[in-house]
Amino acid sequence: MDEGKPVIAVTHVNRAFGDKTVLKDITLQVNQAETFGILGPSGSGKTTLVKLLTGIDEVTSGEVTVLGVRMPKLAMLQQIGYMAQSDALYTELSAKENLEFFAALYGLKGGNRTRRIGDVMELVNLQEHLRKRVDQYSGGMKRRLSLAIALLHEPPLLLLDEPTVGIDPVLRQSIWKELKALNRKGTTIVLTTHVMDEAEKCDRLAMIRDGVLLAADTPAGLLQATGTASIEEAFLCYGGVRR
Ligand SMILES: Nc1ncnc2c1ncn2[C@@H]1O[C@H](COP(=O)(O)OP(=O)(O)OP(=O)(O)O)[C@@H](O)[C@H]1O
Repeated sequence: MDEGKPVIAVTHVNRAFGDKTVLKDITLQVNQAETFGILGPSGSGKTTLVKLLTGIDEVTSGEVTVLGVRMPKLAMLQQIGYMAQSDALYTELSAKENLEFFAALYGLKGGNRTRRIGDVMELVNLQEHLRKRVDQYSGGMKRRLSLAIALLHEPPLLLLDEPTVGIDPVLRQSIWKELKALNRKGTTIVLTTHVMDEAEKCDRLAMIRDGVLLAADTPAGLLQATGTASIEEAFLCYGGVRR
């Protein structure tokens, strides 16, 4: 892709369900190798926005492009690692069978498939549970397996909807370390979060409330704009004052 061209461009996007508009005139861009966080209260439209980026859902008006391609476009799933908020796993199958299913979907074959499955399971610290059926996994283990699946095909873009919910702080830290390492290799990461110390780790943050983009800036920029000392206070400031 062209140097300097955004990986994601969202332009004047509206999304309505019936007569309810849940995303209102959203315009934002995400650059290559950024970690871009989407922050907002429950029901503000974060998941709806992420689904538009994946191509699972379609805008009512406006335009979303990913890597220069107008969404939705099925072929783009090869370029995207998506971790949904509710785990999309086959619970009656083992973790290995789930991984093999998705690996086949992404066209990973032979030794490369085996290597990637080993790598991603190690990353989320589930190597010892590879052959266990997913219905015997805890909630946190299922989140970790979902993240492993999103990383399988080494996509240039990761879209992660609350990736670390239900994951303990030690593992959360190691996952963040890995996400940052992927960033350094050029992977672009968009994630939604409610965890403030995670928000601070993002290169830029979008603050969304009632489907309106209130601000998109670096954590430092948001603190400066709101005159606050922490992202939590900035978030409350944006949440409490209608602009
Ligand atoms: N398919 C749908 N049909 C009707 N309304 C929907 C649909 N999907 C989402 N909504 C509504 O859109 C609004 C935004 O929902 P969304 O899931 O995007 O919020 P969110 O910010 O991700 O919330 P949370 O943090 O709780 O996950 C909510 O009011 C929700 O009820």
